[in-house]
Amino acid sequence: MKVALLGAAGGIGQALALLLTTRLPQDGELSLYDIAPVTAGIAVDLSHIPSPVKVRGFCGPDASPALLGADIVLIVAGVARKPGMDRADLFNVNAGIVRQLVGQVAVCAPEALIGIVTNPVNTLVAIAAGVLAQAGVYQPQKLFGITTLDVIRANSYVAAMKGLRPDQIEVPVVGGHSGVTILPLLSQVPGITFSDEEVNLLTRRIRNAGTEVVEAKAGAGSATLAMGYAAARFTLSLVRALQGQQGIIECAYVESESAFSRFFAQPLLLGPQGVSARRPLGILSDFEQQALQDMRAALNQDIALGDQFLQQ
Ligand SMILES: NC(=O)C1=CN([C@@H]2O[C@H](COP(=O)(O)OP(=O)(O)OC[C@H]3O[C@@H](n4cnc5c(N)ncnc54)[C@H](O)[C@@H]3O)[C@@H](O)[C@H]2O)C=CC1
Ligand SMILES: O=C([O-])CC(=O)C(=O)O
Repeated sequence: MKVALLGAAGGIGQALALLLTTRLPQDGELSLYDIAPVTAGIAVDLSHIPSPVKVRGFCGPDASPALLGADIVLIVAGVARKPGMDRADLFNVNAGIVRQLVGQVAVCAPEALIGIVTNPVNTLVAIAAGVLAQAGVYQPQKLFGITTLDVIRANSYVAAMKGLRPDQIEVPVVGGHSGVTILPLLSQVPGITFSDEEVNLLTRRIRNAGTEVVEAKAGAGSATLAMGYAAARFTLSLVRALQGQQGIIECAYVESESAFSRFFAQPLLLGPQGVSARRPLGILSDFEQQALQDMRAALNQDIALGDQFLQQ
């Protein structure tokens, strides 16, 4: 099982590489790639951990050697926010990076499952889909925008509010990964009820969580450690699904089957080919139904921006 991590020398990349080195299966291979020359050193550093996972580092302008034979490709390369910026402000730099990297994935690992972490996720997944389609290798069930950070934040906040264990709570978070497009489905958390005020408070906090970290880090970047944890959780779910384990469900931002928007984050049943089924959203509260309608224009605008970029 080979995982290629692109952008491996960054804040998320290093945290994620550490977790995958210790948690991938016995036959695991972790291939680290970044334009930063330190990447080879990061691989040497990780190779001293007593883990059966083989870690190799690659740098320079060409990601191909890192990608060959990859079953899963994770893209965390790109710039992060500073206070006062929106995720959309990262588009100008990160769209080009993702286009270039996904172009290489299309050639070197066209069958791989691809997870995009780089922001703005809502737009960059649309760009990745377009690049893969232009190369004739787009398989919608294999391309994911990773939104697991929203889910683990929701789990942590709900647990703190209700005095419960966070590892026993699972909040589905649907829509996209920015502002009003982030919608936690609090009405669907088994065994827990929320007042209207609690729903408002939690929804606002989950939507604003990224900014909370950006402001707390005061110019030194955005979430890296919790994101590393979230991406590791999602990657290990993909690994288990590739190995044939049944019943694995994760929320992620994928090509949708509805006319609501072309891409949408929702609970997915994972299988050896990636998405094996999109789970229905189920019964929504009035608040959630309204929030869903309220996000539609923003989500479609984000997706359209990706399409426009590819036409330039
Ligand atoms: N989806 C999500 O929930 C989240 C997404 N993010 C996003 O993840 C991205 C990375 O964040 P950090 O790791 O904090 O940033 P960082 O600046 O610490 O690391 C980015 C890495 O990307 C590398 N890089 C840049 N261009 C590259 C290229 N063409 N090929 C290979 N590597 C390249 C850089 O050398 C650097 O090592 C940002 O866009 C950030 O907004 C961050 C947190 C949560
Ligand atoms: O807010 C950011 O820029 C990074 C991110 O996506 C998050 O922490 O959710």
